[in-house]
Amino acid sequence: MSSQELVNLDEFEALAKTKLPKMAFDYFASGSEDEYSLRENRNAFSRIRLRPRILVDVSSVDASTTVLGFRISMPVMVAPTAMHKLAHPEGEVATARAISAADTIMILSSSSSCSMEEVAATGPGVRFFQLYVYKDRQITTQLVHRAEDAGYSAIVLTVDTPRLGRREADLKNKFKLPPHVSYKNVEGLLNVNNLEKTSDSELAAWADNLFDRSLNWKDVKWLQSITKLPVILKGILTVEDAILAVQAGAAGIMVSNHGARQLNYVPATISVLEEVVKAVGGQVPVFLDGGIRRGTDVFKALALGASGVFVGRPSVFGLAVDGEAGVRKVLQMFQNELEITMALMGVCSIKQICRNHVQTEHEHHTAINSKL
Ligand SMILES: Cc1cc2nc3c(=O)[nH]c(=O)nc-3n(C[C@H](O)[C@H](O)[C@H](O)COP(=O)(O)O)c2cc1C
Ligand SMILES: CCCCC(=O)C(=O)O
Repeated sequence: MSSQELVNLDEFEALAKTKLPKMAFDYFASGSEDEYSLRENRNAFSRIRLRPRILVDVSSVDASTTVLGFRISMPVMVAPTAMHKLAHPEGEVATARAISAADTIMILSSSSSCSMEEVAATGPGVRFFQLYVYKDRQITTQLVHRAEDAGYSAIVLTVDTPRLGRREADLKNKFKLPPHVSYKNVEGLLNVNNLEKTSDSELAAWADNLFDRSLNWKDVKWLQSITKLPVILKGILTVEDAILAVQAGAAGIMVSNHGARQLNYVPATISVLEEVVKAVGGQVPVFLDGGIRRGTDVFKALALGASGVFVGRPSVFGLAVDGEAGVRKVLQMFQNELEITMALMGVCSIKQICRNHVQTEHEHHTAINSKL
């Protein structure tokens, strides 16, 4: 099958599976342990129903929106995912081109296989830099300053990864990077000669040895003290932490469970979104990632209060299937599905999407019980 024949994002995943070595596909696709949260990220979307309004003039539908002051074509942006050269030889450079052509925002992983400067050199585009804090704070500081110099517009601090979750597929495959793929942003900077073999997955051993497990709320202040860029916190799942994030001066919050690759048995992100949004009370934008595969998923997240969503695996699978063109097609698919959903829901602009457009499972049961 060629990528031209694909009609939905699940088919991209299926085709990517046929194209990639097992070790690479499993790394991209899998979640942690027995993957309860991975299934929930999708299943929870299917339990939310839509409440369309009819006889609205939808001859012109505009999905564009603004995120941190940047005008983008749609509220679908690309989450940071590591090691794109495992998917395609051009790696993040191809991904970046496709994302700027689609006029949306890319978050580059600090564990990318093309350097942040190579990605920036692909041309104009709004890009944020995702940060893992290394024990070596000097290197971490350098990364942040390099991101500023290269024109990145925000720092996205990942807060759910003091250690890597147990990804059993990677353990079984004895995950190892092939010789042509490396941690480009820190190549030659970190001392990686005597890494302790803490895991059968080299990726987990990398994180175990080098990531700073002592990372805590004080470090958010530290990060803000070394950069003028807005700092977004990625990986928040509770009201308690959302409130602390606002108090810490976060410029935005990403409700995320890391694509269900970290702690298993955390809830689906879409199921905690609304309580986080309520607690934050509009002080900063709240974004969501995890399991977004359809225009209807995007719509549901916006109706429950997200200012925008991010997709992780879909763009990687697009890249695996057809390089830059594959990522473009994935993003076009989101745009197209979202615009059709908006038209069928009776809304012409993102601002018109509201809470009454969705019914959660809880509301469905309450409605049934009230009739009994
Ligand atoms: C292959 C892969 C690599 C990832 N690498 C990173 C990373 O380097 N930094 C990070 O903060 N999150 C990383 N994530 C998590 C994503 O940013 C995002 O939270 C998740 O993929 C969203 O779920 P989705 O894949 O269902 O869209 C990664 C996810 C995947 C699937
Ligand atoms: C050490 C790189 C970690 C990448 C990552 O966050 C992931 O695979 O989920």
